[in-house]
Amino acid sequence: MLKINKTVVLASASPRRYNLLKQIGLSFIVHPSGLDEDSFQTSSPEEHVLTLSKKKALEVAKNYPNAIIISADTIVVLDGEIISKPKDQEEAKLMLKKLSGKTHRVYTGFTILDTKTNKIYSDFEVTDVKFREIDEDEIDEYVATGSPLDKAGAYGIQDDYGAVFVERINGCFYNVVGFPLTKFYLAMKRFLSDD
Ligand SMILES: Cc1cn([C@H]2C[C@H](O)[C@@H](COP(=O)(O)OP(=O)(O)OP(=O)(O)O)O2)c(=O)[nH]c1=O
Repeated sequence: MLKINKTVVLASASPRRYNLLKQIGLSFIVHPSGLDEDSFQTSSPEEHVLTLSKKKALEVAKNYPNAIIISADTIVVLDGEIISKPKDQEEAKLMLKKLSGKTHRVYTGFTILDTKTNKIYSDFEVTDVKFREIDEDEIDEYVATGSPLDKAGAYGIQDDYGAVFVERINGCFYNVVGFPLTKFYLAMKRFLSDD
C-alpha cells in the first residue's frame, strides 16, 4: 500500500472520496476547498475536471507549506452536455429524466500536489454508464430521499436507488463514485518515487 512520510490532505468535502481513500489504506486529514464551482466555464469535459481539481488543490495548498494535497472533480456528460450537481430537487428530476434509457460518460479528474516542491500532477478517468428506462415515480421517490442532491448527474451508483438504474458500465466503477482508485494509486506511486 501507499506509504507517505508527510502530511496528506484530502481537499474534498465528499464523503465518497473520504471512504474510497480510506479503503486503500491512506492516512490523511480533510480540508475541503470551498471552491465556487458554479462560476466556472470550460470548453471540454477533460479540461473541466482537470482544471477544477487543480483549482481545489491550489486553494487548499495555501494552508499547508509542506504537505501532499489530493483533490478531485466529477461530472456527468450526456450528448456533449456537462451535468454537474443539481441545484434543487426539480433540477435533479430533470437530470434523471435526461439520463433515462441512455448511455452517459462520467469524468473524474484528480490532482496530486506537493506544496513544498510545487510538483503537481493531474489526470482523469472516463467511465461509460448505461441507464435503463426509469419512470417518473421512481425518479420522484429517489429525489425525495435527498441523496441525489450532492451528486453529479443527480445519482449515486452506490445508492440503493441509483444502483438499480444502472444497466451496465464500461470502465472503472470507483471513477463513477468520485475517485478512480487504480489510476490514482499508480499515479501516486510514480509521484512519490520521482522525488
Ligand atoms: C455520478 C456519481 C457522482 N457522485 C458524487 C461524487 C462527488 O462527491 C460528486 C460530484 O461533485 P464534485 O464537485 O466532484 O465533488 P463534491 O462537491 O462532492 O466535493 P469536493 O468538491 O469538496 O471534492 O458526485 C457519487 O457519489 N456517485 C455517482 O454515481
